Amino acid sequence: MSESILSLRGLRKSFGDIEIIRGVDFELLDHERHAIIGPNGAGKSTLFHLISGSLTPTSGEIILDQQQIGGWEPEKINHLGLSRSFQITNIFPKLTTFENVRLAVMRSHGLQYAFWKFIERDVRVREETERLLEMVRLESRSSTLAGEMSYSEQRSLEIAMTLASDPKVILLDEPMAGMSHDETDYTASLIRDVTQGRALMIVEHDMDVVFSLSDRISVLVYGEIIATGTPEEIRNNAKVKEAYLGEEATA
Ligand SMILES: Nc1ncnc2c1ncn2[C@@H]1O[C@H](COP(=O)(O)OP(=O)(O)OP(=O)(O)O)[C@@H](O)[C@H]1O
Repeated sequence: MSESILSLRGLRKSFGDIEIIRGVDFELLDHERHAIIGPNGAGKSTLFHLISGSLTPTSGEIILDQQQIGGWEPEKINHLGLSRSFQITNIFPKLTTFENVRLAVMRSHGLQYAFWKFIERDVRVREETERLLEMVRLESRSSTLAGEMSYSEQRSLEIAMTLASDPKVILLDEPMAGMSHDETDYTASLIRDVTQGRALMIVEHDMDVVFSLSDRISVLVYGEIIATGTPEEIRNNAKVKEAYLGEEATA
């Protein structure tokens, strides 16, 4: 049985009088791919904001690698081994693909912009950048401006940047949003490759991707997890069918 690398215990978040996350208990196991699904407005993004440090919990605990990280700064959480990509692409369109990844590598090594001119000489940064580009199959696009690449290539670039800190836990927020069927297939296989040996938590609306990629799935409805299980267990769970997936998911 794998160890838990990320635990949420009695996690709650309110905005004013409205409680959006309503007592979530959750375990992300080391090396598992775990999807969070649920209807619009269920609180999936809020959950990601809490875990990655963009929001502070109202109460409850977030344990990453045995440390209570609830309310920590995003950067500190990142240094402890958790990296997140966003729904909105986070790249610099006027820099090349190589420069974008190099920036992420530099950040992960804590290098400042002032050191930029010395970076060309820093073989370690260059090699790491090349390794990441290869990992996301973008070596041939190294000198292309990021803003000139296709949408799915930009998402691959963003995944490379997410991997730059060599995280133990990766959070991906709707990585397939806005993609064609082929782009979705391609990106799903890329995510499968690059998350080998890491723990992945993914929010995604494309159920084909969710059910084929995940080891386990948790269903969040109105701020509460109503079920966690293997894709098969979730597909056959009566409560989930009623609250979210509907009868067609079993067809
Ligand atoms: N900063 C905020 N202040 C007030 N309400 C907020 C804030 N952030 C989110 N909410 C509310 O919390 C609820 C959950 O939003 P959230 O974006 O987490 O849902 P979601 O499950 O990610 O939805 P979607 O699938 O549509 O992305 C929504 O009703 C939203 O309006």
